[in-house]
Amino acid sequence: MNPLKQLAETGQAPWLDFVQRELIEGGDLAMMIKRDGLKGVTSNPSIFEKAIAHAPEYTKEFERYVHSGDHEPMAIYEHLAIGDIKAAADVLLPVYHETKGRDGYISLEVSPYLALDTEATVNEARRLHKAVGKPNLMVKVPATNAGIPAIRTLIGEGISINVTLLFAVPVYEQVARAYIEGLEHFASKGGDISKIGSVASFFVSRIDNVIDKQLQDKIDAGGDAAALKPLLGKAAIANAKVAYAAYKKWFSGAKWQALEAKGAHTQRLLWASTSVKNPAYPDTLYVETLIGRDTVNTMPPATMDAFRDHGKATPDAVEQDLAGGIDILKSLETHGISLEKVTIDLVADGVRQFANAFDQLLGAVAKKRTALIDLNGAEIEADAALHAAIEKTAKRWLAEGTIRKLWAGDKSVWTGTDEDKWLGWLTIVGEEHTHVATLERFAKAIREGGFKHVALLGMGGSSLGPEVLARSFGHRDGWPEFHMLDSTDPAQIATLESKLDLKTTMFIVSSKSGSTLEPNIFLAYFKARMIETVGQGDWARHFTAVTDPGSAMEHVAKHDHFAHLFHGVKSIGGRYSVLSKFGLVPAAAMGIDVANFLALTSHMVKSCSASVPVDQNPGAQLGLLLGVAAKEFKRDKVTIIASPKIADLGAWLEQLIAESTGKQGHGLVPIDAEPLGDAAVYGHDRVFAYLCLKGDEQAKQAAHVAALAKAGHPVVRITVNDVAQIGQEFFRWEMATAIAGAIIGINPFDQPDVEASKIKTRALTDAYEKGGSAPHDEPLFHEHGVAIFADPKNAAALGTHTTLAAYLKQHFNRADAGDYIAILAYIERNGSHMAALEQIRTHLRNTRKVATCLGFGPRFLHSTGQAYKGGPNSGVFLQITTDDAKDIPVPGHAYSFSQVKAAQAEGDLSVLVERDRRVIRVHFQNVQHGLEALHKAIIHAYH
Ligand SMILES: O=P(O)(O)OC[C@H]1O[C@](O)(CO)[C@@H](O)[C@@H]1O
Ligand SMILES: O=C[C@H](O)[C@H](O)COP(=O)(O)O
Repeated sequence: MNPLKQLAETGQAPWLDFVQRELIEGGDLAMMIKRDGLKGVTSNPSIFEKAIAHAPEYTKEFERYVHSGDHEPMAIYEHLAIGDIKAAADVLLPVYHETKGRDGYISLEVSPYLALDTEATVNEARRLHKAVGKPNLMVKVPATNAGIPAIRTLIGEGISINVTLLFAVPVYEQVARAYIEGLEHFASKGGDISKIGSVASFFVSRIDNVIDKQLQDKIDAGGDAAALKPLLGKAAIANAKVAYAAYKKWFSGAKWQALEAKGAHTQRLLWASTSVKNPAYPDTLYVETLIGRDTVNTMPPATMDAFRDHGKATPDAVEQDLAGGIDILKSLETHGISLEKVTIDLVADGVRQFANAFDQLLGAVAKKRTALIDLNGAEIEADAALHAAIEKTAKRWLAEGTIRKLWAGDKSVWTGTDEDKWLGWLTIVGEEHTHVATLERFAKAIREGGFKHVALLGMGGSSLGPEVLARSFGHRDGWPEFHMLDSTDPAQIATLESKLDLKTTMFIVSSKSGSTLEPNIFLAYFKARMIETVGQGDWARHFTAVTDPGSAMEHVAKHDHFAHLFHGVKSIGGRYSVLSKFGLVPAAAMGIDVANFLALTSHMVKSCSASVPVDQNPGAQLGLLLGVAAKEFKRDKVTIIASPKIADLGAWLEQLIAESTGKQGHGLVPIDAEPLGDAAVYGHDRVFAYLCLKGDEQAKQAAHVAALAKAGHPVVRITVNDVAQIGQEFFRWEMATAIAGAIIGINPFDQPDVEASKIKTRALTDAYEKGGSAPHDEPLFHEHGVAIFADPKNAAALGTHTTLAAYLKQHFNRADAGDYIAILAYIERNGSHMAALEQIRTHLRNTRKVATCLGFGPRFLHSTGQAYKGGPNSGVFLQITTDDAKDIPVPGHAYSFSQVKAAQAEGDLSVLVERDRRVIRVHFQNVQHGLEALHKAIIHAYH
């Protein structure tokens, strides 16, 4: 007779420690029930890893499921695993019925990531129980300190449990108690306890594996071989014998009989880990020796085959020589081997092993998923040292589950301040999906309302994202033209106004806080202009507000009956807000298909999700590169090279990176729109990010990037498959920045140093309001309408010279390797000014061989300004101010736009000085002449 079948006569149920789709669908499982008397099946994360990651039969369903909607890897795994579990449960159901709920179970393990969290384990077990929805499911819960109370709770709710990772008899006793207490609880609520099944999975071979090694080490070290050798391969079985004796004690006596009378089943011991790990042992060792009444042995296929082939079913084998078993365990202690320590370590090790298997499984699922979806690609090229350092951090992050912690809102990922309150951006894409209809209605109203222009008034995070969308998607036929104002420069305001036909313009005033000075005074100005144009009764029809709930801007919009009012989400900071209404409202007004945009963006969100291990997680990969390169290799200048059609991403990235990381003397300095140069002009302080839109490739850029990589600079090449997938980059970089911030050790969600210059600016504008005037400083030097100003310390560092060129040379010579030069220009941001400053910047870069930045004030104050003031003190700054040819009054205030701009420049400068920055100011009487004179002087200084 088939020895497996004989097990039934001994009172032991053979279960199969294996699941795979083919086994179920191909009929083998049903056949084994018949042929072998198989009575149940167990699975674990390693088993599913082997199945889903490697077996071909999952491919079809995998593809079908991925194409049926956007699912993150955890959901895909669960879909496939639960599919198998349900199918196996159906095959086993007749056994369940025949044995009256004693056997016929299939087990599914809760996520090993939750093994140390009671509440999460309980919730997960409930969820799986419900998702599978079969009476013969056993949810596997580990016998960790956190798991045991979960077991009691779950049994108390009538959920069948397979207790896994059991190694120690004292722990088993706690488990048995938890089971009995759970039953009592369920019975006290009127539950039918006969419907509850439970097994306590005692792991066998793993114990011998560890103890044998310790014994062998002692033998090898010259220990008493005669006494030690006979103990090899004995510990696990001895331990199991003691456990079985404990089982008999727990499930007898009056207390138990009372439960039994209500139909309770004993919680049988299930021998798990029964494949021999040492090939020198008989392959049926952990089956033959452990046969006992009311037990289960779950065998992997090879062990089952071996037992079927040549196993001997000796009844009650496990009860033989209990005293001998106890002696073996005592002997081990005498020889200094602590079974207690071994079993404690094995639990921790078991959790880790299953977590590793889960990581591998989810990694494999993520990889397969990526191949099936439209996801922008990224490739990192770095030298061996940087690579190794990234790997090391990645391993630590994986082992500590840091990505999961990040998604769970654990602020200890960063500085433990209040980062948990600023994580709304993680889930906003899914949430906004549910608001698409509102956005579509808004788009319709804009289109059908006859609006030909949409002008966004806002700063930093409220404006840079919409600008990227407008420039990258381009003007869409039949939709309004998009404009944006983020400057107090009067010429800039006039230029914008000259492009608008106010009668057909919709203004979108965007401010999360609602209290930012600029959008408020832009609103004051254009409201007045609109009233002049369309009259008091009609002006508000031309205004839409996007602001956080409860802000002063919301109050204004409601009070003045703006045409539309949209809310941001308070837990999302400005620079992380582009995928919320702050980006989506302007996007809808421009005619962008918001639903499609969000759907494509969602691919990246899910690719960066908690269930995607670091090595497959695009946000983590980029974040680790940026963080590790800066922290360990002083490569803190993130140089952005973008193909022309998506070039504006650079300005958005600047704010995200600089404002998020540049603080407390640390951080990344973004370098955007710096003209390309030979590899020789770059120092060793850079990381290059090359973002290229498919079809927009430029041979020159590609060759340049290849040369940089060849020269040993770290390069990340990102391919944006289609402009509609630009949202994927928003999310990838948000995640990467948050992760880089964690590595650098700062809070990536605050901007402590922006406020400092706002306070100074406010003091100056308040002085104007009270009828005061600007403070008057004496220049150090002036020449041809260009004057130089510096505070005493910077002035002393410059010395005295006779030409503008000499002053500038002295100043810029202060920039050494690893430093950067930033030009901060409070002038109109237009093509000719940008070109002029670009030439100056390039010349400085080529001659000083340092990274260069260019910011227009006050725009950069809400962006890179944070890093300049709060980041590393490696900047050498040139502030540019100018007399404005024409000024514009701010309605309702005593000051003008020009005065506001001057106050902003002054406030900025004094904070830079306060922070001991190397900074001077040049002031132009006339901007055009001034730029020319500056250019000449720089050329002269460095020829
Ligand atoms: O949307 P708000 O509140 O007007 O803020 C605009 C910008 O100002 C800042 O708060 C910095 O000044 C940025 O973080 C933000 O994007
Ligand atoms: O429930 C079954 C266990 O997860 C399995 O038997 C563990 O076996 P292993 O120690 O061979 O991994």
